[in-house]
Amino acid sequence: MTDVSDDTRDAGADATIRACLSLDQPRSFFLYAGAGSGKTRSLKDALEGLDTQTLTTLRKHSRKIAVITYTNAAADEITRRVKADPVFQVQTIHSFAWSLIEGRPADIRGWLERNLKTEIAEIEVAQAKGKAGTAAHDERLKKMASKTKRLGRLAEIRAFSYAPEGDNFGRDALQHAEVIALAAHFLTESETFQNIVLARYPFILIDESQDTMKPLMEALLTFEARHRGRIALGLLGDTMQRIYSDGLRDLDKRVGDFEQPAKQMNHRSRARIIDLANAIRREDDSRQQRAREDKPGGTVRVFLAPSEGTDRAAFEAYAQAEMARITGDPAWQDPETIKTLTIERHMAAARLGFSDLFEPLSKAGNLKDGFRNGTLPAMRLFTHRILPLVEAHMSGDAFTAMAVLRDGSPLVDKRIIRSDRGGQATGLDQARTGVEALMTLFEDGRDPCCAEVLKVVAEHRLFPIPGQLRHCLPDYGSVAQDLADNIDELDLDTSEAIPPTENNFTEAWTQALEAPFSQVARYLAYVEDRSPYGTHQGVKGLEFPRVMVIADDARTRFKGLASYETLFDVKPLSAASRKKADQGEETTIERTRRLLYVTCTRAEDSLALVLYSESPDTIQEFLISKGWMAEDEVVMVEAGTFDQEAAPQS
Ligand SMILES: Nc1ncnc2c1ncn2[C@@H]1O[C@H](COP(=O)(O)OP(=O)(O)OP(=O)(O)O)[C@@H](O)[C@H]1O
Repeated sequence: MTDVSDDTRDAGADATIRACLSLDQPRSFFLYAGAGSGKTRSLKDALEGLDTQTLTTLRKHSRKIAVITYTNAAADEITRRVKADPVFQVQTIHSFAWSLIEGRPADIRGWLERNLKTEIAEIEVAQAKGKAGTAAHDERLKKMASKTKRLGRLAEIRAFSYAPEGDNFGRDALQHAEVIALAAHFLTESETFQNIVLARYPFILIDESQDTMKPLMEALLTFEARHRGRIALGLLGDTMQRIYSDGLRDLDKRVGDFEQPAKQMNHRSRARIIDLANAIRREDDSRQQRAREDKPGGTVRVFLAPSEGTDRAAFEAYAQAEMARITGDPAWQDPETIKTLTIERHMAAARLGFSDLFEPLSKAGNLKDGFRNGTLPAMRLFTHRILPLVEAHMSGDAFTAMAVLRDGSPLVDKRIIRSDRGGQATGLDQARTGVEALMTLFEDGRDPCCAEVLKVVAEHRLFPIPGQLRHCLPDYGSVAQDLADNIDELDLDTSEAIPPTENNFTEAWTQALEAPFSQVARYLAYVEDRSPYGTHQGVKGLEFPRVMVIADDARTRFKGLASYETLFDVKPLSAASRKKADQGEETTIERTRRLLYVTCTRAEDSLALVLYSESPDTIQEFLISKGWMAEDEVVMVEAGTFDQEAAPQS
């Protein structure tokens, strides 16, 4: 008998996956295993391990292996692993759905027409029942008008547009949910479409499948069942890590006919963290994991404080100092080497100090997605043009400053110079004067507000001003027009097809522009994931040596997201939730428990849970009686120690 080691204990699962990925006899599988069990690693290994003959056959017939990841970062990582071989089509679910439907404008138009008509009819019914004069009534009127307008314009659209990331504006743009619904519709309803997909992809592999949008997952399961034996649908996932309500709740029960390789190891975390994860999970599906022998020990601590009156910054600094002392790991004192997880981004924004920028923009309807993921064009003027220019100047790096201008300023754009709107010297001189004016704002260590910065950039035409910001510049007038003419001519237009009547955008921007410019750099570090902060939801699939999870219901705005107070018995489930639970629907308790499982299992060596509660005693009692924590793992501080008034001003 061969020796079984931690490295090879789950090797059978990988062998099963390899066998499923056969062109002659493709078989679907569901690798359902806990956190850190190496699901993503199995996926990469399976792709790398495909034999040459399979790959040659695929290339010969222009077939591809679809690999769907949850984030772009994960897609990039897998692409790197497979050396960007085009036989692997690695992308997020939205890009994948779009790649399926993109070339079918007539079908899209037909679907949209039917869908819009249905939606309008539904609103009409609701309108007939509702009372006139209410906000809901007015809202419905607006919706009906906009849908009717869109319906009327459908015939004019030759090609639909869609950006899988960020905001989709403009009359030909499709929304995220529409792209998912369209792909799902064609996959189940159109035989031609199904045959195209079968011809193109012998294998469709989906990582983090527990969070794949329900309609598309349902459609893929139906499609797979109809064509079983002709395609392998490979799902990797963990229902305990489903963090969005979009995912198919009972995915594990829907794949009875699939191969179901199992894994028992957790390769990521030290034993104590796995024990906690097992305890949390025991309340759910009772799947348990085993630690690696070479990863014993590990530290877990809970820090409890009253939600009322506690100075968060002081208490969290204390928790970090305690963690450094307990673990003997000084890195706990360095904010850069800890990953702090908050449930909502505004909490991270407050801790990182860019709330003035964050608050107005993250609320503004269609702006918020682009702002939150860093793709909002108007914000990119600050993050990708002005900030690098200012930073380069401050550090005396003339070369980089020039490169930033060459990259984005029409004043030094060769094409403008060629278009005879001024000689090279003039453009460069103008740019120099503009940059000087810009830099005077920062003299003597001043931190100007973004509005001041924008004004100088616009006056000196340093960079094109995106449409949304033009409305915040009352004097922009002729200068803007002149510049916009140039830009349009050069196909550099940065407007986002937003009608000037979008007052709420202008209002949001006007407020945000009051933020000090220094907040732009903090915002950028956050969206580029260079900051020590992340959200519970954003750290899927990732791992960090030291993790600090912050649970702060009192400061959570979207109450439907999670409730630690309910999970820990401080607050009872509402009557409505109990009723839902009786009908088999999931409760806040389950949702919060899953989030806690995901966050705790990101930690490799040590984990601090910082909990703010109306009743810290109740939480302590819960944690100890359930066996989640030992008594000496719960740190309660004396009342008053971290009172907001008592704490020194930061
Ligand atoms: N067989 C193995 N031997 C050693 N290390 C492994 C093995 N499998 C996975 N790992 C390591 O364990 C960690 C977790 O692996 P991976 O991210 O693939 O797990 P996962 O199941 O996708 O995790 P999660 O569901 O929590 O996101 C990674 O650092 C990976 O390199």
